[in-house]
Amino acid sequence: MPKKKLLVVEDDPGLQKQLRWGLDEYDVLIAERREQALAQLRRHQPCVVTMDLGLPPDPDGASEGLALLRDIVTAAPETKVIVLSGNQDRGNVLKAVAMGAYDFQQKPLDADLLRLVIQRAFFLHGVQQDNRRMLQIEADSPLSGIISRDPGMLKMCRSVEKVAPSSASVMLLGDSGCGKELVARGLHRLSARRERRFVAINCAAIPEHLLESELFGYEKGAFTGAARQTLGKIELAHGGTFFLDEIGDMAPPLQAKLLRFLQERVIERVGGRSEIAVDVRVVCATHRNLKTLAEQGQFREDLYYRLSEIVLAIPPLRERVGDRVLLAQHFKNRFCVSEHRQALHFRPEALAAIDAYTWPGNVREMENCIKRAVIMAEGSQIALEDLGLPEVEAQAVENIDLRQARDAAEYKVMIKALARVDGNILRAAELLGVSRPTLYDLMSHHGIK
Ligand SMILES: Nc1ncnc2c1ncn2[C@@H]1O[C@H](COP(=O)(O)OP(=O)(O)OP(=O)(O)O)[C@@H](O)[C@H]1O
Repeated sequence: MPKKKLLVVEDDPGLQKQLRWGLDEYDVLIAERREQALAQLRRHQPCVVTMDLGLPPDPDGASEGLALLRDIVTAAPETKVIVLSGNQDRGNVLKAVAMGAYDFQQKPLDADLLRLVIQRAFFLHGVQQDNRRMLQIEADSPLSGIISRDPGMLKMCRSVEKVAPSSASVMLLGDSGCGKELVARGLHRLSARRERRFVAINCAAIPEHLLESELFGYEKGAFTGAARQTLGKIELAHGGTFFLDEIGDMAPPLQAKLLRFLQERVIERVGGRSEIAVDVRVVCATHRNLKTLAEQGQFREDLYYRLSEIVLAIPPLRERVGDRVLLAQHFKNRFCVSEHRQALHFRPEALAAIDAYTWPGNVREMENCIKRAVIMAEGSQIALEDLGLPEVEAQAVENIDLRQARDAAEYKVMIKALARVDGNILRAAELLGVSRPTLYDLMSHHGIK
């Protein structure tokens, strides 16, 4: 992990040396004058700046320092500027704080206090960056509530937008916890049925003998305990969207009844005699391979074709490039609010572990993991132990074509780096250990915009 950059604007060589030595956990950049400081700011984009107000050509006044502060606040308002001032500068310090300086320290400097203030400034900057990035991603979110920057997911979301206004039955394929219900809700929200109900049922969670009455409803006296007429979920979804989760777990007799509904668009309540017309858009989901089940005779082929007019596959989290860190930040921000915790941020080892883990339980596992971490974290940081992740497994190397493997790895690591630094080319190049022009070349080679 490269050191964080700290810009020190100071014309006194003795103080320059003192700060450089005292703050060696940072990559300290030194500038003596305003133009030099602005050049360093543009080039290195440090998150935190310490500055003396008395800079040449006005070392005894504050005009240069205040002008520099104004320039920094305009050019990079998120930068945290800490003003280092002499005792007699009180008026100018107040002016600086009013102009947007983050904090001030009086000379002679107390090294421990200054280190603490700088640490807080970096921390606050990190939290604000995270929040800004999340707000931007949520605003850019392809479907509301779906957080992703992975090309495969974005493609899937575009398909959802195209399919949503149609009347086609949609089948969502994807591993458990990868967001099938979220996508189904997205389909509903983007359809003309959005004002009506979205009703979901999980076929695997309801015992077989109860599923029929849950789906189709029942008349009073239809069976022992049927004290009054009860509408089924399909009927409740009239005018809206009906979402059948884990459809692969439905027993054959019910499959036949569901097929009849899809063909005729009428239902009969259990114990009832009349047919009731119901208008719903059917979306179903499964983590099982229905086509294989159909071939093996465990799932009706005719039902399979009725349900799968459009099939959308949702990639598992392990295949989404850059999404792990992104989703972790999203859930962290969300749970900090819901658990009434002050803003937390991830320690670098925690983020690296999140990125390396394969998340077999997909987004749901990540959601639970981050909730736990937010609850367990002590202080202002989420440590590796707070995540409670199993030891990160070594990844199996599948590709033995060296050029292809190299290309794929290059692409993956670039997307990850860009996602980590919110698309900032300079910082991504630093993370990757290449120059900016090289990164531009690589991006154009891989078609990354
Ligand atoms: N891309 C995403 N962005 C934000 N939150 C997500 C995303 N994908 C899933 N989630 C959240 O993860 C959790 C699990 O998602 P969901 O219930 O939609 O998965 P599922 O595939 O339907 O799961 P199952 O197969 O177990 O029914 C939900 O809380 C959902 O809001």
